[in-house]
Amino acid sequence: MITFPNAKINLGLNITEKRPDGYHNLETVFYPVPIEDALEIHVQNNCQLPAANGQVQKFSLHQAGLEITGNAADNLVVKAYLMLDKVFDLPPVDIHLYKHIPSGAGLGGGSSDAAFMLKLLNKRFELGLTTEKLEEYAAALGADCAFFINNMPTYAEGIGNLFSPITLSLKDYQILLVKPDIFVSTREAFSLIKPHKPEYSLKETIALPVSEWKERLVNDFEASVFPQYPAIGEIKDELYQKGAIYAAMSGSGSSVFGLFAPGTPLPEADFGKESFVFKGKMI
Ligand SMILES: C[C@@](CO)(OP(=O)(O)O)[C@H](O)COP(=O)(O)OP(=O)(O)OC[C@H]1O[C@@H](n2ccc(N)nc2=O)[C@H](O)[C@@H]1O
Ligand SMILES: Nc1ncnc2c1ncn2[C@@H]1O[C@H](COP(=O)(O)OP(=O)(O)O)[C@@H](O)[C@H]1O
Repeated sequence: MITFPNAKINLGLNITEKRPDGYHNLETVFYPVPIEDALEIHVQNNCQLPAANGQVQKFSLHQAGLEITGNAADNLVVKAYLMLDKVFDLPPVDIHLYKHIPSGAGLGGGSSDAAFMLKLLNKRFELGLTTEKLEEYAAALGADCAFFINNMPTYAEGIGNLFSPITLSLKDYQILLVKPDIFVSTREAFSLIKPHKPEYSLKETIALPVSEWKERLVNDFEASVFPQYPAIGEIKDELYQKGAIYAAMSGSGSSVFGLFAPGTPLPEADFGKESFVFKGKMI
């Protein structure tokens, strides 16, 4: 069985408070974008694979496409499998993951893979998990992971895990997204932030026409990430120069997206051969 985990972008991201547990309270709008990995599971009926420590391992992970740092055991799709295996004693599986979504991009690729793995296992093995229960499992795997269970435009607050649906459609807008060859660590990006209350209400701003977002919709990570990596800020400037109606960094970076008017041709631009570039229509 195969599924296609998609990426997200953040529309506005206000980091409002540092919490006693070290995490930060924030508010943001998550919006799905059609950049997709491919994730497949095959049930291995009688095959349990010996692991390095001599114990039986019930999964094997085959990866292709873009590289992911870390061991197989650290991969969020494996963590998602092991989480449900603990409760449901699942059959052994072969996992095939083809990465198109760049990592360290603020696109939530790892979180999406994990959430889609939970949904895939739920369906394949008829586990009967409700959306709420799937969100609960997902939240334990990453702050933004639960968003990908419903995968609809969402206002998020708390540590990015308390959701309310919003009415927002960017369908027919076009997106040009650039991820330079720069890895921004989410943890480090948070450590450089001075939390503060936003000047404009995010919920009110997002209800305005996209053409009014430029002056009001802010990603607080830009203030700390752009001085450290000026090349990322330059991409945002270039997207505006090329006619974007709204441009911003997504999450903690390093990808930057521009939204362009429906029906207009997307500009040609050279962001260097090391950059990942996606052009498409919003969903
Ligand atoms: C802040 C966002 C906005 O979209 O950044 P991006 O990952 O998209 O860039 C996400 O919510 C991130 O979610 P996610 O990437 O799942 O974060 P986690 O793995 O849970 O946390 C990574 C690290 O970031 C810090 N962290 C994360 C979330 C939060 N609200 N406060 C924090 O301080 C913590 O130091 C944590 O150890
Ligand atoms: N399936 C996965 N895909 C991508 N990254 C993963 C995955 N599983 C674990 N990771 C780890 O998560 C880190 C963050 O990746 P990702 O969630 O894609 O980026 P971001 O948090 O910037 O949106 C990566 O550096 C990688 O080590």
